[in-house]
Amino acid sequence: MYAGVIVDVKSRNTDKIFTYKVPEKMNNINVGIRVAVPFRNRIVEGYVINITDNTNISDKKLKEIYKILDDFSIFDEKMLKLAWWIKEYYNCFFSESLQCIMPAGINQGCKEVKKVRLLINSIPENISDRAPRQLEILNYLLENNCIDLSDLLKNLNISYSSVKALEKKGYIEIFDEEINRYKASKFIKTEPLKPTSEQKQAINMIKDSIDSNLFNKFLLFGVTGSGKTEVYLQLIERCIELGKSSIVLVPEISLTPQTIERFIGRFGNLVAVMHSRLSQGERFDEWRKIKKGEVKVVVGVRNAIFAPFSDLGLVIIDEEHEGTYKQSDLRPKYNVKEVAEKRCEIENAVLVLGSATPSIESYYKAIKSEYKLIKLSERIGIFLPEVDVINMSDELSSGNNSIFSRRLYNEIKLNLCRGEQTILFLNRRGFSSFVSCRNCGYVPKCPNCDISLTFHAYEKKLRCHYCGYSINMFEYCPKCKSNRIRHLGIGTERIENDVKKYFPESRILRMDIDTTKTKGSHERIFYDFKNGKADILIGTQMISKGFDIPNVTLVGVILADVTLNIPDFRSGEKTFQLLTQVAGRAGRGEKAGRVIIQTYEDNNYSIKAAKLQNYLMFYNEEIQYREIFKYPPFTHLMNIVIYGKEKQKVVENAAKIYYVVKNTINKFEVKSYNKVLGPSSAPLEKIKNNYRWQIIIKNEDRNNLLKIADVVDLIKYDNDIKIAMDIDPINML
Ligand SMILES: Nc1ncnc2c1ncn2[C@@H]1O[C@H](COP(=O)(O)OP(=O)(O)OP(=O)(O)O)[C@@H](O)[C@H]1O
Ligand SMILES: [Zn+2]
Ligand SMILES: [Zn+2]
Repeated sequence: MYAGVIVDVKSRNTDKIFTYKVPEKMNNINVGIRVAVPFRNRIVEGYVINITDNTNISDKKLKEIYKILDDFSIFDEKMLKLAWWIKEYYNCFFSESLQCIMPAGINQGCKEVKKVRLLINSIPENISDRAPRQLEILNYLLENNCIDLSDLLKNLNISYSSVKALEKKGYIEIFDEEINRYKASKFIKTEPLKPTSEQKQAINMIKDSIDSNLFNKFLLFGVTGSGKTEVYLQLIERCIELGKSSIVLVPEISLTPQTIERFIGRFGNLVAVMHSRLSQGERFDEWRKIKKGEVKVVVGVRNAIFAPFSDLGLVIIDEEHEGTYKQSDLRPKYNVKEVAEKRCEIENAVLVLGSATPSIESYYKAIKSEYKLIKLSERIGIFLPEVDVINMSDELSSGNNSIFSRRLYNEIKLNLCRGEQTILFLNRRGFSSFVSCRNCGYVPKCPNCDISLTFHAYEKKLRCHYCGYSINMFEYCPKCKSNRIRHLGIGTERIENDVKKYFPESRILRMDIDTTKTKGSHERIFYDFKNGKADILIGTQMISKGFDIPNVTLVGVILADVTLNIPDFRSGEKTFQLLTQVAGRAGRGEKAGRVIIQTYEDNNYSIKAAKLQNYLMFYNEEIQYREIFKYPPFTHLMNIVIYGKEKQKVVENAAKIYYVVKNTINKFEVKSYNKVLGPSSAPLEKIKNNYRWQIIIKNEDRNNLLKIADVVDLIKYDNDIKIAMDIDPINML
């Protein structure tokens, strides 16, 4: 007997099936079993992907499998098919795509997970020179705060002794993981609600496909508060009746105790939850439960799509427009919407994408009948809030220099008097700023790409991060000749400062990356605000979702332009989605809600549509613009990032790749629309001492991009140069 094995060695020339002899005593071996095999003078881990009786390789050349590692198989033929597809579609190694379906923590067995926690707030001064490893650990923990010991050892490639040394000094603590709080708490059982007629229609349509085992795809387009979750719950219930399993995907920030309660409240211990706060051991336990068929529903983030159900009936992707559904940081750079679609196809399951603000791509597919479109247009029990847009250049010309318009100022005052709560939102993200004219609101944009130019202080230039176009920074506005040019760099901290100044009597909370570093701080701020311990909550996009607080009657968007002008062709879409989501936080109780959006660009269609909370109005504008500038869904993009420590080398290698890419495209027989932009410095030009340049390729045919990726993979680069390719990127920074 012979086994085809994929070895866990990530390189191009080991990315193939190796054949091994199966020793007599291992005749219970199967597809999906994890094995240890001899490979180039060492023992490596591998995965069996086929078993045969014959091979045309001579027996003498073949080595024997060394050991079977688990007493169960990790994947079945269907999952294997999915892994194949991921490998091909995202141009990754087979071992990488198999890694996706591998349960986390498999090497640890169950339970007994050691964690490491930081006990200090900053790096002690006496540590730096003598112990670089210890310093590295402390820095890492400053960023991550509390993580699995095994992850720490693996990620930093360090020894246990350096961790132990830090514990002795009292800087960190090694402890046993507490039990998962979601499991620990009790939930009140809920019963299905009587569906509204809209909900009933949606449920019936989708149920038909579930009942008849048909692979079908639905886009559930339902305004905020229209009862999408209740639709999901009743569909899952149907699956359970039929003996089928369901997967529900939610974005990380929506996976709050409130969300989890809704699923566990209905289905109790038939539900498993998968989120990043679980320890490796706990994740493995959940995986085993799913594998054994003890649960029927998985609620989780992106990678829950790989839950090892053998009887999958339904996949739900809530808030389908969220960027976190794409794995942008790790290989394979998969989009879980596509993976889910493939998995449903393989398993004859039903896919439901839900959103109040569908992504342009998904809505386009719905219009082209690739998805069946189902609408829920009525809110249940509450009204949409009233939205007003304030033009900030009018404020300025009336002599108001503050970050609050007179209107917003008055409304905040009013809320403080009435004892009602206010949310102030600003999506300030940490990268180099764009400039705008304070007088007329003019923001310089690239004539080729129609995205805003980014200011580079050291060369005093404004650059396009797609194509490299640049102009000199100006002193006077090219449009109105005013000299009041400003750099938009205000953040949430500045707002907190100003709120204190203008409203000294108010109690303030702030929620952003800086205030939520420690474990549990996110929940603490949320519950403090919910329980009325503050009047004003200031925050970034973290507060745009899942906040259902009846006493919040006012939402102020400090400056919508921040999102509007990030250098990304999706900035208009992101702005509309964010504004609609934050607006949805106001007036969820009995009292009506008001939303005030401050901007210099009150004529922008994203803002106009957000004011009217009219998705279709936004979509109809945006889709035209996508077509004219040839952006998705009309083309596919590929982002190639070239990075390394030496700027000169990065630039040279980027030029080399550009040349090869151009040549490859010229050789394509069938000509489709294509464009190669760059090489130019990436919007985040330098990360961790690496200079980053990028080339963006647009093509109508995704297969062409795969071909280009193959060619780029073969180029010989200078030693310290690295390449990261992303097809259909969501994040282009
Ligand atoms: N058929 C129904 N009868 C009565 N109340 C309902 C019904 N369906 C949903 N609700 C209630 O309406 C509220 C909004 O529903 P739900 O949270 O499911 O909406 P949603 O579309 O998922 O909202 P969002 O997109 O804002 O998260 C909830 O409090 C829910 O309990
Ligand atoms: Zn450009
Ligand atoms: Zn101007």
